Amino acid sequence: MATGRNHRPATRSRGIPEATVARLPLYLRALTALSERSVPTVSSEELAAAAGVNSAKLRKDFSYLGSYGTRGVGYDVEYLVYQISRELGLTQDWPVVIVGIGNLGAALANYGGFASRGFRVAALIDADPAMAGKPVAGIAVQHTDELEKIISDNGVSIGVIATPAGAAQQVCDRLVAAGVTSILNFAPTVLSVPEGVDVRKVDLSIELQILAFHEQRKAGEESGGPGRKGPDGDMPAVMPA
Ligand SMILES: NC(=O)c1ccc[n+]([C@@H]2O[C@H](COP(=O)([O-])OP(=O)(O)OC[C@H]3O[C@@H](n4cnc5c(N)ncnc54)[C@H](O)[C@@H]3O)[C@@H](O)[C@H]2O)c1
Repeated sequence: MATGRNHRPATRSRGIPEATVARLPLYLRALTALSERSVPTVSSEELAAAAGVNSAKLRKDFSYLGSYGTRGVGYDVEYLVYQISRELGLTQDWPVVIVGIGNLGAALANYGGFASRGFRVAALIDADPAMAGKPVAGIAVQHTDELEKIISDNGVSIGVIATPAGAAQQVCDRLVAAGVTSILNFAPTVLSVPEGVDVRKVDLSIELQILAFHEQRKAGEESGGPGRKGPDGDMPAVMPA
């Protein structure tokens, strides 16, 4: 199966770089917090600090949205929330299915943050016949036999995979064949998808491994040494921040 997504250009068709797209949710989260506190305007420095981003980068990112703020006043919080939400496609409702309703799938189903951001959990799907009909987060789990019908009946374009790694590719293939074009993969495996299908993967253990690397380096700096050496005596490979 082709893996065309690996060769995608780093720029979206509308000219917004992928790196900017990846920061838009950070700005939106900070802006939503300001909006909830009824803060009307925010400077680029304040917003950059709240989002954990460099302020020059923020101004450059917002220039892609055509948003330049007002000198001495800053950015209009409500308008920026609207603008970023629109750019991210969040002004419409996105039905989402979660496949694999074990520990993780059930936790995801119970997470209220999806619905409040416009991602409605349309269905929960599992291969275990004993789970069929059982309510999780108020939704009855459906068997994988129903997968194609569920996708088509609900117009689902985003699927979340929370199955064991060994089942993930097969689940992915079925989701894609049924019409899903975006996949959030929690299973620790690399998925192959055809051109036009986007995959994002979440792996908390990789994040922890990166933190472990930095911890190890900090420990090395504190002791005045160069950090713990690898098993063969070489320095560990330097990973990008
Ligand atoms: N990305 C992360 O940070 C992260 C964190 C925790 C777990 N995980 C991964 O998430 C996955 C689920 O973990 P868990 O602890 O919830 O496991 P679990 O065993 O509790 O749940 C897995 C569920 O998937 C179902 N399933 C198995 N094959 C299926 C198929 N072909 N179609 C549909 N459903 C199927 C099982 O019936 C079960 O209910 C694992 O791959 C695990 O490694 C990832």
